[in-house]
Amino acid sequence: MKRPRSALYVPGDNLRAISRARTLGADLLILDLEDGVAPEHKAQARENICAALREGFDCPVLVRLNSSGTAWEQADQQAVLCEKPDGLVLPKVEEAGVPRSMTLGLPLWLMIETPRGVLAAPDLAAEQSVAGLIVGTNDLAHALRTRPAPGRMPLLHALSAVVLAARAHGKCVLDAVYNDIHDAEGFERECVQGRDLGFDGKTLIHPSQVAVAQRVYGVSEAEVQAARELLSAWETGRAEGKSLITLRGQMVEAMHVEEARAVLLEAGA
Ligand SMILES: CC(C)(COP(=O)(O)OP(=O)(O)OC[C@H]1O[C@@H](n2cnc3c(N)ncnc32)[C@H](O)[C@@H]1OP(=O)(O)O)[C@@H](O)C(=O)NCCC(=O)NCCSC(=O)C[C@H](O)C(=O)O
Ligand SMILES: [Mg+2]
Repeated sequence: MKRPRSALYVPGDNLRAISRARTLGADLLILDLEDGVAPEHKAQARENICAALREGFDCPVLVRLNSSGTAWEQADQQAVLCEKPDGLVLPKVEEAGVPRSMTLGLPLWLMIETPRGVLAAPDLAAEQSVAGLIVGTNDLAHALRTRPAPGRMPLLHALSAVVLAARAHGKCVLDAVYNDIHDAEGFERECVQGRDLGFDGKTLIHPSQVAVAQRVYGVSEAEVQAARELLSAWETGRAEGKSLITLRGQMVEAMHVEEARAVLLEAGA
């Protein structure tokens, strides 16, 4: 699966949203059976998700199950066995050694959203069946008893710890959701911050958030131009026998060249 810049949660009990999700151009959909679905709607949500998976999607689709040990565990697993999604999202994971029965042989995306989960993130990211980590800051902030603060200051340590764990094991890592669907500016600011922190993409809750996440986490034309310029300067420098070069006063080393090549590759340039 390509690095998802945007991953939209879609409540499994909301048929309208499931239908709408097909049209939004998100890189990844997460059909939800967990916190986005009230207990009395879980059975209907499982049925809807089965039917939607049978119909198929144009983009990769994950299903978020209820936690291991809940009353819904067995029924959730049966539901995703009927028509397998591209992976499973397991919420509130806290220790390595995810039970084999939970994996169903599918790639796993583990939600890091408790203090113990953050501390276990390096071991969780190391597991072979794990494709990615997803931060859940609603649960995490609740468990940590932090208060909302500008720039997510109280959560920065945890956010970076999760990125560090994912990167150490070559796994994908997605930032948490932004709850205020009417605050477009705040949302974009948080996307930029997440990208600066090293996240691959952002999880989303509303259609209005898709395009912004795609843009902020995507490769811009300016980045393509800068990458081309850097590669050209590097090749000239190397031809002149230099081990490293400067470009606009900035030192350029081999890893910057690697980054520039990755930018062009991702942009298909
Ligand atoms: C947040 C919402 C409840 C807002 O709903 P609503 O007021 O109905 O939104 P709109 O009227 O603006 O909707 C316009 C149309 O867009 C469709 N829609 C809305 N949301 C989605 C979506 N997520 N995916 C697909 N389509 C969506 C509506 O159906 C309208 O369509 P139409 O009628 O055809 O015009 C709502 O957006 C929502 O439920 N969002 C998802 C919430 C969710 O999934 N929450 C759980 C996951 S986040 C989480 O758990 C965090 C994590 O675990 C943590 O701990 O942090
Ligand atoms: Mg959560």
